[in-house]
Amino acid sequence: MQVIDTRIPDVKIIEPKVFGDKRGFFMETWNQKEFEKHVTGYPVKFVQDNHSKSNKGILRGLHFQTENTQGKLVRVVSGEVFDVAVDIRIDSPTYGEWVGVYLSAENKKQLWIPEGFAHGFYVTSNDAEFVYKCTDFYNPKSEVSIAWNDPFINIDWPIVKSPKLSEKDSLAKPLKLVLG
Ligand SMILES: Cc1cn([C@H]2C[C@H](O)[C@@H](COP(=O)(O)OP(=O)(O)O[C@H]3O[C@@H](C)C(=O)[C@@H](O)[C@H]3O)O2)c(=O)[nH]c1=O
Repeated sequence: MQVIDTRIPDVKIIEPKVFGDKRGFFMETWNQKEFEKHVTGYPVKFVQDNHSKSNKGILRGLHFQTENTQGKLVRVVSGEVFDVAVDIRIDSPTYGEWVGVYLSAENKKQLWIPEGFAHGFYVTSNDAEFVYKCTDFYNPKSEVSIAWNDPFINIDWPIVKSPKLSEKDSLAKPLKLVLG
């Protein structure tokens, strides 16, 4: 696998080694030893795997849990999304900065988003299936939505018209109102 740095040092793009042959392809999507050696440099324990499907124009996010903060290893198995991680670690030199990457079934890229980041994605293909591993459990009581269009964060989403949002996400507030 190849690990690519982003403008936020702790957020990494991972390009798995893909073995193509006449049957199709094979790739490792998670290898703890390689991941800890080349991506995090510290031990990681994933405890929950998630899978969602969304139609074109849907935006999920920006989500964060104030307790049970989750690191996420995300990828797309059908279609394409524009995936975004926002650094909301208050004492971080890159606080409020974001990284955006196209993830697709075709490019097979993964994004490692450590604890302390808000996460969201926008579906750019007809539909997209999104799968991810999490380092802590879902905790709806501590989940917060940060507005996808918060001008302070100023994400350059590849959005032609208004995205389709869940009710929860349509009520989301800017980062500074959510976390103070
Ligand atoms: C996230 C999650 C949701 N659910 C349930 C709650 C709800 O009834 C239904 C849909 O939940 P949501 O609307 O929150 O799903 P969704 O908008 O897809 O939430 C996800 O968004 C992306 C961007 C993330 O980063 C994830 O961590 C997660 O927050 O699924 C679980 O049971 N476990 C979970 O881990």
